[in-house]
Amino acid sequence: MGAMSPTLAADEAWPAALIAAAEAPLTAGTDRYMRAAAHAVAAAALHELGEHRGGAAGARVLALAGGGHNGADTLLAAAALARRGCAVSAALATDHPLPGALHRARAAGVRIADSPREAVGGFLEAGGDLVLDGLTGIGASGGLRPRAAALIAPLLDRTAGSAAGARAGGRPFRVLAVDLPSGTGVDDGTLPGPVLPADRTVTFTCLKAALCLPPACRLAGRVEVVDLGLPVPQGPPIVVRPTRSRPALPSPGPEDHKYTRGVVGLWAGSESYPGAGLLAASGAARAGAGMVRLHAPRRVEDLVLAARPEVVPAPGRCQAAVLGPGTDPADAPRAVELRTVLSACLGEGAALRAGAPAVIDAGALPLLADLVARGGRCGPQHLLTPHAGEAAAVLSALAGAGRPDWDRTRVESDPGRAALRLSELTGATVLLKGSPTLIASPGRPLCSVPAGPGWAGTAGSGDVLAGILGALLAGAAVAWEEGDRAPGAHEVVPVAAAAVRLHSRAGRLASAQGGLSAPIVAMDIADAVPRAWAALLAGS
Ligand SMILES: NC(=O)C1=CN([C@@H]2O[C@H](COP(=O)(O)OP(=O)(O)OC[C@H]3O[C@@H](n4cnc5c(N)ncnc54)[C@H](O)[C@@H]3O)[C@@H](O)[C@H]2O)[C@@H](O)CC1
Ligand SMILES: Nc1ncnc2c1ncn2[C@@H]1O[C@H](COP(=O)(O)OP(=O)(O)O)[C@@H](O)[C@H]1O
Repeated sequence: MGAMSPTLAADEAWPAALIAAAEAPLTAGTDRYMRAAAHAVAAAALHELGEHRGGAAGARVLALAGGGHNGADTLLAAAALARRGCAVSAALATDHPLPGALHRARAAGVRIADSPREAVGGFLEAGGDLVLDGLTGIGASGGLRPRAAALIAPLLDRTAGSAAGARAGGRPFRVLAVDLPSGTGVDDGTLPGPVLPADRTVTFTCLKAALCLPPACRLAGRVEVVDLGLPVPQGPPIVVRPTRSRPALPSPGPEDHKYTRGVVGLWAGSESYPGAGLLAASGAARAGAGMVRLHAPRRVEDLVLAARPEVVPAPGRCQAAVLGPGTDPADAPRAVELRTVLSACLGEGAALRAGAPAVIDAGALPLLADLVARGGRCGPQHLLTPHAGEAAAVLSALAGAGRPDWDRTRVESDPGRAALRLSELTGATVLLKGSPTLIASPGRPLCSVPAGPGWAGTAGSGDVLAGILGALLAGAAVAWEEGDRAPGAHEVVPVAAAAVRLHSRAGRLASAQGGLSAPIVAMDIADAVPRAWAALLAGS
């Protein structure tokens, strides 16, 4: 182990097996790291208790502990809290807790319950303040076993929502998860069984996939990654979550003009959904497109030009196409037009530069399966932007009749897998919308980008995102064209991630009202993009 090996990766997750293998040479035969982990958990617990009830003295704490090191961390944290004056009970889900940790907890005054289930009941009856969830950590597989599940069941009953859709908040106690909420799919973010939603998670060394991939990550609360001095695994992560790095946003200089900034060709809007044309055009214009060329029915053109006179309703060269926001799949001539442009982007026609970058959204997505079945293949510069229902429809269409099906529920319960599969089948970069939004590209780690507030999930919000994506892709494509080359996934994913971050931040800024969050409409998001741009550039 070199002296310079990193010991903290706050934006990246590796598989549990690699994390365990990287730690093993250092953790064997010492409890030093467990004590450091417990110290961090206790500090976070004290912070939660301070927020929840103004202090730790006399607070009622329930420690749920399993038989692994995660349970041992939790028992040691329980001991630290008992020493700070908390009334701490421990409910064990095992007959074999790590003996050293159990002994230290008992010695510090932690009550080890003879009947763990009664201890949980007693905590609830007494109006307990804080639960430490240390049932399982990265050593777990599958859903919680019955003994552990029985301990969280009464606590779940006091948590808003159904077991699968349960959310922290609105309950009389706080939950602090140790390393990850027990029962989550450690490496895939699925929910194989019940999980107690956490208000906060203290995790060690690096993120875990369960903390970045939905649906599990929505049950983690605020996530804090703590440096224990243990090495980060080597090799590529499985998930990256870009939140701190400054995104790659262009900054035009004196030599730039509208063509060097990138022209977006926009095929959006229809008689049925005219507003989508305006929202996508606004997203593109606000996100710095040098020019937006609109291809749309007359009604849409009129609407767009009345609000955005800078949009050009004439054909011409463009660096990136945005296809499908608000287009009507039932409009046959329009479908032919979209198919022609899409084929050109996939390298089969002359309407657009072969292999040109494209955002393939909404009404353009149903055209894809047929093109792929005829031998068409996307590249990483082709961005599919489905929501869960659209992803299910495209996956099913690609699988063909009579093959195992994806439906919306399956995509929502394992969106990481769905995005990767769609990317494998098409060769495209897949941006699966939702909170968080996932970006999958062949041969790359999944990228998980936090979405804006729930208010950003409003009609037309995705149209604005498609426009933003088009502008950033067109800007980047100027350099790719100059080099006469198709970009690699490693170049496209950061552009897509930057667009999602802009959209999320714009949604957050637009909905912020005096420290609280209020309803917004999609155009508010487009209007807030310049402020979001400045905030991201400033690194705030
Ligand atoms: N090794 C060390 O010194 C360190 C370990 N750390 C902690 O240790 C954890 C990993 O420890 P372990 O490898 O012991 O693994 P865990 O503590 O995650 O889990 C293994 C235990 O859980 C049980 N288990 C597995 N699947 C289960 C399920 N579905 N339902 C109920 N119980 C289940 C196993 O029988 C075993 O008792 C990390 O998550 C982290 O919290 C950290 O403290 C860093 C230092
Ligand atoms: N709960 C949520 N929190 C934050 N953003 C969300 C949420 N739900 C959806 N979004 C975002 O809102 C947008 C909705 O896009 P989409 O479903 O295509 O809607 P539309 O077709 O009406 O534009 C996406 O960017 C998505 O990530």
